[in-house]
Amino acid sequence: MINLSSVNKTYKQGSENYQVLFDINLKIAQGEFVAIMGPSGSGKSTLIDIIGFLDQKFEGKYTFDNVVVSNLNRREHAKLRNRSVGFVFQNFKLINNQNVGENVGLPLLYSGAKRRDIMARVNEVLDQVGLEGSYRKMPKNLSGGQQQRVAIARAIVSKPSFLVADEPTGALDSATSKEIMKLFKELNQSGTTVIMVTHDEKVANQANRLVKILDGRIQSDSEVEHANS
Ligand SMILES: Nc1ncnc2c1ncn2[C@@H]1O[C@H](COP(=O)(O)OP(=O)(O)OP(=O)(O)O)[C@@H](O)[C@H]1O
Repeated sequence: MINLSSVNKTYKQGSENYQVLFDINLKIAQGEFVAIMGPSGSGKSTLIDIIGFLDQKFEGKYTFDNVVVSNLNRREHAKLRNRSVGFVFQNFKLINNQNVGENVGLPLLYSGAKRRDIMARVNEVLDQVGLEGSYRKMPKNLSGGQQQRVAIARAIVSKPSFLVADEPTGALDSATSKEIMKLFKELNQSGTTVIMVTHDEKVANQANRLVKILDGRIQSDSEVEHANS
């Protein structure tokens, strides 16, 4: 599904060039659960911005399904993003003056779906993330873990091809992190591809594959062994 080949990324700062990613070769198949780990500044966000079609300015080749992403114009690139990726962030990024249902339904509203269809689909995904009956609640009245569930519901509402989650448990206590990771695992087991950036080894070890980044390079890429318990 995702195939990055010899990808390099350089930021221009004034007259200086500053290379952040070096020769990235990475294939991710549909259904995988991949954790991307590395120290601060190693290039994780830069990499997932490219993978998630947020950043098109890179060298090398990115093929998604059979589309050469690097050849798309800006509009086609944005269209591919809206159709294919769901994003989950550390700080949830909910709209505080809209209720839970409106937040979750927003991507469907943007894509022109009918109000009645939106409501039905929103209730379906709220059930899926364990927030049944929460349509009319306001985000500020929910716990951090519940707000992240709302954000996950919003990320999956359009049935994207894959989820990109940037430190999704970074703002949560350890018990709540566990619950959120359980939800990601369930989503993955029901077929959603998950690509997750994390600093936390415990979180990374829940994935099925661990890609370690150091100084803009892939340092290791291996399957995660899960102890039988
Ligand atoms: N827009 C930008 N312009 C210039 N340099 C940038 C820009 N964005 C990121 N960088 C630099 O690129 C490097 C990699 O940043 P990136 O955010 O990808 O790292 P990260 O591994 O995600 O870090 P963190 O874990 O702290 O989020 C850093 O040195 C950062 O300062």
